[in-house]
Amino acid sequence: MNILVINAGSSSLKFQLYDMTDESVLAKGKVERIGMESAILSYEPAGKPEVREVREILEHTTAIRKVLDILVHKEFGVLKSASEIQAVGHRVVHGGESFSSSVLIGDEVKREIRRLFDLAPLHNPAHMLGIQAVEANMPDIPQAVVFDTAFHQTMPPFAYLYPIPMVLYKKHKIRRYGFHGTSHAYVSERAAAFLGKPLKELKLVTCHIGNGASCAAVMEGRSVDTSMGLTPLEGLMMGTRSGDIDPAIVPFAMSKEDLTLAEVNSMLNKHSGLLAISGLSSDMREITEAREAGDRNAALAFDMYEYRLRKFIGSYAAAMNGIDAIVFTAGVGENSAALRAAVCRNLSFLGVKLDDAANEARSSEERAITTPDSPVASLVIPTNEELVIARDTHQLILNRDHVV
Ligand SMILES: Nc1ncnc2c1ncn2[C@@H]1O[C@H](COP(=O)(O)OP(=O)(O)O)[C@@H](O)[C@H]1O
Ligand SMILES: CC(=O)OP(=O)(O)O
Ligand SMILES: [Mg+2]
Repeated sequence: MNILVINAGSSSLKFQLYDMTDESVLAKGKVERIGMESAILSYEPAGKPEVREVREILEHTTAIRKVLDILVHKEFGVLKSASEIQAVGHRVVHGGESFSSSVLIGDEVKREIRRLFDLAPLHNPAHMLGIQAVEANMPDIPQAVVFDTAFHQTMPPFAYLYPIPMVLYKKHKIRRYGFHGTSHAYVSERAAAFLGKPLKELKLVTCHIGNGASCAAVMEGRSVDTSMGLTPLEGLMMGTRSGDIDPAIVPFAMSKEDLTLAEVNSMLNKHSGLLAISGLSSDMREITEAREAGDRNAALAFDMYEYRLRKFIGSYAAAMNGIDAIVFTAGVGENSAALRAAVCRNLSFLGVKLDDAANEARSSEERAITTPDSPVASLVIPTNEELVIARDTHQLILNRDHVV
């Protein structure tokens, strides 16, 4: 069975085409700058060079059509016809309290994703555009959705409730949901396999640090706490998002700087984090280079990012009354040896013994970066959210009674 996995953003659409007979990736790519005259389609058929096209792509329906066109292209295509795709799986960031597992799309699921637009205004509307774009181009294909929030539905109420009036939870469902759950679940399973222990016996802190960043306390294979909250703004310092701040800063800054709600929202989501402190970039690669070249603001941004992450790891060790391993994943976690080293060196009190050579080694393999006798292991596990989405979609298609 061939499954197309889609992660639709407001102006981008990432895709991977899987052959589920051996879980191989036939092709992958992305469309960026949707809505512009010079949108970019990048496409990598397996084992062949990347193809890039710059062209006008004004909305998601056209983006999907271009993706389908290139998948069946005479020269670059990997399929003879789009009918060789049997199902589509979508990443959906917010599933609220309704979904603790993946589902096939029906009217009820679409209504629920729409109902959650308010809680994930940057993500859910874009996912809906992706779903509708597939419906427009492939009217009869079954589609599944895999929620970022699903894995965290096991958190106990004392972890997911905020200490604010209960009416806000009862009326508006204001609570911690947590995100990146597909990734936290995947790397937890891989970590257990790597350590050769059942997931049921492990206490893990998984750190998904990419553009968005969150960590999770995973005990006996279940998420018991996570750093993102009602929205993907809470918790760790990120590329452009602030993470935790004193909530009183919001009304205070609004009155002092004469900001509207939309402006303060945009400030915290798009103009904060590494970008705000470094004054340079939201990208950890550029921060690290500038820091090494002696840039003080970049060094401060790096130190704040590391310090805030390390405090979360410490608090989750307390939340679970111990910890067996820390897992680093996503763009920063998989690639920044400098960040991992700073975190691990300062966690020696917990029993983390960094192996510098292993940490510095360039590799895209799953690996330990602590010494074999380290009481707490630190692992680098490349995430693969798309594979999980493809697997869930495949399973749902095989037992098709889940349409709601
Ligand atoms: N070699 C590297 N060193 C440090 N950071 C890196 C490196 N490669 C990628 N990154 C970081 O990873 C981030 C992207 O992470 P990724 O998980 O791919 O994000 P997303 O999937 O949310 O778009 C970049 O912004 C950059 O900061
Ligand atoms: C939920 C979230 O923050 O997602 P991303 O990292 O893709 O922005
Ligand atoms: Mg990501």
